[in-house]
Amino acid sequence: MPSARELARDFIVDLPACPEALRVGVDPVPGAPAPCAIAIGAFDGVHRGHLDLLQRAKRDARERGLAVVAVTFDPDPDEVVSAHPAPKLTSMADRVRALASAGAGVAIVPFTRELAALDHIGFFERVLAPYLEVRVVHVGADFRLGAHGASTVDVMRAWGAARGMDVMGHELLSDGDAPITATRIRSLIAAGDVCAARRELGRRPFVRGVVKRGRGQGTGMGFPTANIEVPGGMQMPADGVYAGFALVDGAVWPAAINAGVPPMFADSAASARLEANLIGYRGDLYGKTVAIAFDRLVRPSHSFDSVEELIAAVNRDIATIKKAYGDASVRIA
Ligand SMILES: Cc1cc2nc3c(=O)[nH]c(=O)nc-3n(C[C@H](O)[C@H](O)[C@H](O)COP(=O)(O)O)c2cc1C
Ligand SMILES: Nc1ncnc2c1ncn2[C@@H]1O[C@H](COP(=O)(O)OP(=O)(O)OP(=O)(O)O)[C@@H](O)[C@H]1O
Repeated sequence: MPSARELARDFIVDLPACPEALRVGVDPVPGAPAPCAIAIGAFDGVHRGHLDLLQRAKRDARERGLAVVAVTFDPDPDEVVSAHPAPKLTSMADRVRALASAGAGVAIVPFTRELAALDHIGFFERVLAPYLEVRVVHVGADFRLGAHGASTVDVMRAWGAARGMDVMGHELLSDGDAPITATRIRSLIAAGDVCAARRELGRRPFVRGVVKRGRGQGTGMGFPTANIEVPGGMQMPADGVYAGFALVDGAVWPAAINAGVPPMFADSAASARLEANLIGYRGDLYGKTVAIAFDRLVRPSHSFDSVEELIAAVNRDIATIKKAYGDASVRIA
């Protein structure tokens, strides 16, 4: 099994004690806003590129004696402005925890159509200024703010220069030839390449959901499976059988996972879209929240000529994963 530290990073529970996120426009306006360096973005996934940006902002803030704050939006702007929002890598709560565990303060700006219509001047002067005295802005070089993305790094820099606010547009961190972006990580996960997604995220991709009753046949087949109902709008991996890890009640178990409706039972409405056998776990999981981190794709999920062949294949999957990771849990919380 991976170490407790690595698994805690995978499931974003490696939090040092951190202050509450500031809710811009919701929390009371402070008497004297703190002078700070900020990084701005949706930060879905809080991937290695985002962490690189935050490190740069932190280094700069330290040199200038400023606080560092990640300014993000709730809901994700894509949910408000896009007709077809992309599935997300992280819930808002996980996003905020990952930003905080990277050592940044977090300010959450409610994202509305009105906010989307503002330009950078309205955003900085009307929205942020009552809460934050922004001395430096760190963003990726391609970052654009405001209506029609008109506020580019150059536009913001020219405006900021007259007000003593620096704007730094950083080259995007790349993996190979392409920049690391949430969009690219989503497509790697959607294609089943959870290993490449892990490399770019800096941790294994995971989803979280509540265990619901399925068709109830797994136990009779010799391998009980937890049917996990993941909230809509989250990025799921390509259909297939995966080796991975399951977090439940603060402990992580090795897991044999089927993602997608089982081809053998595709016509049953009760078939789960995500199910996992937690290797070594004994007990009732119904109603519990379980998070599943994907480690690697083992094989495509397919139809067999008989249920006996399906059972034999699943038992082989479980045996392979048990050989690699054992059948004991690691406590992380
Ligand atoms: C590791 C693993 C591999 C699986 N592989 C397949 C597969 O290749 N084809 C398939 O139709 N179902 C596959 N399944 C799903 C099983 O058919 C399913 O778990 C079983 O029918 C019990 O479903 P139930 O819990 O909804 O009753 C797999 C499940 C697991 C845990
Ligand atoms: N690879 C990267 N290296 C450094 N900074 C990055 C990188 N990717 C994004 N950023 C910056 O991080 C902030 C948050 O970015 P954003 O939320 O747009 O992420 P993204 O990964 O580009 O997402 P998407 O693919 O959904 O557009 C922005 O300032 C953005 O420019």
